[in-house]
Amino acid sequence: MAPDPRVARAFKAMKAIGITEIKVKPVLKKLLRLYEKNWELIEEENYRVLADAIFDEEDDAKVSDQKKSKIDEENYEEEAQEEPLRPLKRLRRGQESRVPPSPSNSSPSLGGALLKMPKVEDDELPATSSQHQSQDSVKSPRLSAGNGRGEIQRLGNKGKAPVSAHVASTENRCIRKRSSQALSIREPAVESGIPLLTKKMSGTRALIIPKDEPFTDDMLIDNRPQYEVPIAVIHPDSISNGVSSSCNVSLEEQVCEGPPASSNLNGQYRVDGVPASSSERRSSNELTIVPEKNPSSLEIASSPMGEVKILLSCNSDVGRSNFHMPSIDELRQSMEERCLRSYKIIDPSFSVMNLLQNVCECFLELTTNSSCESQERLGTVTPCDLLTKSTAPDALHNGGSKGNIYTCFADVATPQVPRPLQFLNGLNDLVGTSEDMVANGSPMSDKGDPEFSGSCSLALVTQCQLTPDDLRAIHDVKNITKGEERVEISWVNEVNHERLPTFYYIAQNLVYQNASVNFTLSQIGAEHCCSDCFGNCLATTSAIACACARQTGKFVYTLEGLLDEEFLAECVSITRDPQQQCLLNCRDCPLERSKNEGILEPCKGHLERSIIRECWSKCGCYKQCGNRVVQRGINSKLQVFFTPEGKGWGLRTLEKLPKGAFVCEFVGEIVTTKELYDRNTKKHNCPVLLDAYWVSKGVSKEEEALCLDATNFGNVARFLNHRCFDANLIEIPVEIESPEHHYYHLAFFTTREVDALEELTWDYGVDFDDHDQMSFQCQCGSKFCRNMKRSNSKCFCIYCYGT
Ligand SMILES: C[S@@+](CC[C@H](N)C(=O)[O-])C[C@H]1O[C@@H](n2cnc3c(N)ncnc32)[C@H](O)[C@@H]1O
Repeated sequence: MAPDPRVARAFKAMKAIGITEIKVKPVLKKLLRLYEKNWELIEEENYRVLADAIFDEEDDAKVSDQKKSKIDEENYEEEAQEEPLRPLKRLRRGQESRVPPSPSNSSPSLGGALLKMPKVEDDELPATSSQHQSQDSVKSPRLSAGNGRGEIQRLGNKGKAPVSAHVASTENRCIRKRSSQALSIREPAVESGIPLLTKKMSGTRALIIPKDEPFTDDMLIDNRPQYEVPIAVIHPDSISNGVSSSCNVSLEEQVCEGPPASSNLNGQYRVDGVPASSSERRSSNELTIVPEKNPSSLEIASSPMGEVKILLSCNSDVGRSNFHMPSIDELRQSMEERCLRSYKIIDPSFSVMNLLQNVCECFLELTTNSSCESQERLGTVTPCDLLTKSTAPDALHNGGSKGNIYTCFADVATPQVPRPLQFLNGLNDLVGTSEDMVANGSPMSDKGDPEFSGSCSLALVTQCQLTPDDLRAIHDVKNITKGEERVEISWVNEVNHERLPTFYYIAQNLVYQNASVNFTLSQIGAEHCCSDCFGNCLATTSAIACACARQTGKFVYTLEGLLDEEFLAECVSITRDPQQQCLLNCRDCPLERSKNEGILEPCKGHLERSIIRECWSKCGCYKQCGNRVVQRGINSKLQVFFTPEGKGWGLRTLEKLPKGAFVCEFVGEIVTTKELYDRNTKKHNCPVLLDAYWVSKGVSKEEEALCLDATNFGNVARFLNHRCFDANLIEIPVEIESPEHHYYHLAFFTTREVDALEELTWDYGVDFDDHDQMSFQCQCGSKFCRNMKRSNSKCFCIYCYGT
């Protein structure tokens, strides 16, 4: 029978390169079986597949049967574990000339030596030995039984061509070696249609890495001069942060040009630093992540455009491993070394800290110069504030070892006119910085954009100069309450550079020393609490039934938590209407006693007041009971601000308040009247006398004549300014925990609806005719101002008390 013309042509082609028919025939048979008689695949590229298969057969034959069978056995075991299939072909050194590449079909990456991968079954290809790969292996792309047109393709289900076990072990060695040098290497992604090798490699046959040759960083870097990524370290943590997709450390940039081949989870190292299995690695083609002792990392990368990126990241998660947490000095030194090495900076005195410092100083200088003139012209504080530096420039030249804090607040979106540079001196200036920041950008500000829009500031603060007071002051800007209240209360100064006076914020009165204030449960008898009540007294109990309401004859709060209109009107009337005011005189006035140091003067009279009694812990109702308003604390949005009328600091509401709303309590140190006078009263501007019961109870014990002094310890009420007659707040005594009438709370309620941003005021009851007493010129602005009219109305404040 005449031979098949295609067979004849195959014999002829092989003969042309010196291979006899005898050798061709069995191999051709195998290939036909493998390719399912797809002649085109065999014929392509001048029968290259056939030629290579024959060479493989020859190679295998040279190996002794005994040795071969032993090695084969081992490799089969290994491969069986790692990969079900092996690649059919790899390029062999010195044999390329025997199979001239077909120009039309050659791969740009392999210089025409690309081979196709037929379907491979282990039993059909025993001759493809791994020992050949070990000696002459080429890290070959996976081959495809596809079109074979020089494209690298993944094989179909039956013809998959994973990287050989040998290649995997080579990679393992490389990774191990590189681990010690903290350099990450990315394996090229093997994707359909993506050339694998670098441009530099095109034109060469392939990258050949002998099995036992050490794989060093130098080798890799030498092979890739066109990429300017000198140093990069990526740590396991950076994977989880998504940093690993960076191309900084890739040594095969053609992969980087495209999107990452896989997610971080498929990286070659697991997050725990354990090398992933070879199959995991091959499927990921992602960065190799190298665990290092130091959890912090420095990345330096440059682009061909000359851009340089320096990323220093410190991992504080030291508890997770035994990582050594570097000091700032260590990191600085490391950065400097790397900069010197990578960027060939010759100056041995080069310092990263100096570099950063210079940048900061340049910024300061430039901004200062450009802003001085405009500032003088404007003569006002602009929303763009501020540039401050805590120390003279010399103080910055400490090499960073003292731990400078460089803080930059910048919003370039809004064009602003910066203020001149200020040099801070200690706490005051520092607080001023905070103040200005708030004044010019606080969300609470009523002047500008509430979203900190005007901020364009740089604050340089030397950490070693910060005292606890400094830190507190900075912290207080947004919330002076230190978390003592349910709400935050900020402060702002849009008028000048005065800072909030230093004081301790307390939300509850505190006994200073001698004041007799006992909250013991045993003191509070059943008659003073509503133990039979349940839930919300206002909703479930009549005022008569609730012991706490019995005193007033009714509940003074509404279900909405506001003061009962009638009760409020009564309180306002007693305070404002001289006709309604009832002054009661004590026989032995504790105040007069304290004032005159034993020389008793006649009591000048105390105002009779209405009192609120709230339910408390010994009552059967809940904390949410409607008869517990003051004890639940401040619930409105308030802000301390600097008043423009010359009253100093004041308090305002940031939201509309309804009439009869509780605003705040006057909180301070509970001191006896004697203690207060011993403190030199005139210097204190925030005392309140708790005298509501003096007449009726005949207070005579010195330790029971109490005042509240908010000068050093107080709450937000210490900023409430005085307004003659028509103040929008009224103070009402409130009994909560103690039935002992010499101590009670003093709570402020709105006398009318108050608009947002309106200042909150109360009538101190001051008599401005008495120059001996309260010594301020009233700036309340009320048309009923007593200071202006020099009215004869009496003042009942602690200073002048009815004189
Ligand atoms: C309880 S403090 C109020 C907070 C005070 N403005 C501050 O800056 O700390 C009382 C002091 O505020 C000032 N003040 C209060 N009301 C004022 C008013 N109507 N006019 C002028 N000064 C006032 C007086 O100096 C007074 O001694």
